[in-house]
Amino acid sequence: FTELESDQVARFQEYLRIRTAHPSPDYAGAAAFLLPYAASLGLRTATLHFTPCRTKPLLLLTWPGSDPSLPSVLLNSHIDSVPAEAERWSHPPFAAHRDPATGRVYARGAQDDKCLPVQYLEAIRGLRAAGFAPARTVHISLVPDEEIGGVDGFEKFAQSEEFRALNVGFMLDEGQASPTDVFRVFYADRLVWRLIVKAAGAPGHGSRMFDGAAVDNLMDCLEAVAGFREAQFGMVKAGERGPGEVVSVNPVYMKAGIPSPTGFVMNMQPSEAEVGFDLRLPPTADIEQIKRRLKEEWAPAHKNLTYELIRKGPVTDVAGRPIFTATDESNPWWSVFEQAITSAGGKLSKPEILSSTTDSRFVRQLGIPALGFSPMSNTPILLHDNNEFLEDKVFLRGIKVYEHVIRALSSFKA
Ligand SMILES: CSCC[C@H](NC=O)C(=O)O
Ligand SMILES: [Zn+2]
Ligand SMILES: [Zn+2]
Repeated sequence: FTELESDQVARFQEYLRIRTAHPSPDYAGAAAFLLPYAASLGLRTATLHFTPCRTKPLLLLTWPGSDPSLPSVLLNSHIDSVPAEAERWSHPPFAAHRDPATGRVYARGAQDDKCLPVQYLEAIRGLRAAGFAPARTVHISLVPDEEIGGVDGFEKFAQSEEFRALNVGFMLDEGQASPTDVFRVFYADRLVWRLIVKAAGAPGHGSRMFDGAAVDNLMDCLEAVAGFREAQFGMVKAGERGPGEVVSVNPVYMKAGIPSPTGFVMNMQPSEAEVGFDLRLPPTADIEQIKRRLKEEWAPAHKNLTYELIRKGPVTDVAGRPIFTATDESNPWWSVFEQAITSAGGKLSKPEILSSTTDSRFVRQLGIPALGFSPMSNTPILLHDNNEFLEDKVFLRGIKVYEHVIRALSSFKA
């Protein structure tokens, strides 16, 4: 590695060592790292707050373009991470240990998505050093709370006067690692719903066999859902659909039983039981059809089942259309992006729907095009997993890719 490259990896490690994992992300620590870093590159910096407590800063870094009348380019990244079960990791999740044999940097957030701001900033360093000056203004947003739904983060930001004033024409946000040597790109996120099913039933002695116990009723629900899930998953396994192109419904918690000082009472059948599902739909899926299925097959009232279906985030854009970004001639940003990847010597996969959900949806909802992209090829998908890592060479290549991408997007004249 050159001295610059070693420094770049070191800066990545330094950011990873700041504990921005939930449930108590160190946003102040992240700001204390990122703001002076951006300022040292000559970027303008600002800190926005969308909560009265002011403990969830949203950082805005700006590289002014020569033609401020053109819509700007926004590069987004969330500051927060999901928690890590340290005991189950081979290296401590906040040490950002670099394995000298493989170059892997192990840390929570290495892929999701703390590589991004360092890559954005180092790409800007490279472009400045090459004497490049953008026509369009380039903004970087570093936002809190993506992992918990973005309510006090991008959701409020997207609705703010400050966001409107940025006049964003196009946004790049996080994507996902690619196990092959093509880069993946995402034009939509799935829609998130929470489904809670509650069963009521007759209580009784643990030894008695009878129909209509609460857990028995809940098991009918789980079985019906499992059948649907198998069918959807089957299409993914068969390669007929991508993981973002089906409906997923996964049980994430179950609640039942009568607590006792040592655990649960073992010889009583409870009169209530509950299960929560994470439910995700492709942007064009028909929620009415799911609602019918829920009422008739998954949680029918005659089995003493009741349910709550809670929508998380928007389902249509401001024009009432499904939320996705076009990846054809109708979206000139798409071809600019695609060509930039080619000029960087990279190959792009067929655009996909992301199976999880990102802050991009709040921007697409406004009718502004946004793509999910994290330049991590030949990398196993480890977001939210144990031993999350990113190889130093892959990280450094990403900086070069962003140099091409930022150059192209910020020069693009419609
Ligand atoms: C309710 S929005 C949740 C957003 C979250 N994002 C990353 O994991 C997700 O579960 O996909
Ligand atoms: Zn993420
Ligand atoms: Zn995540």
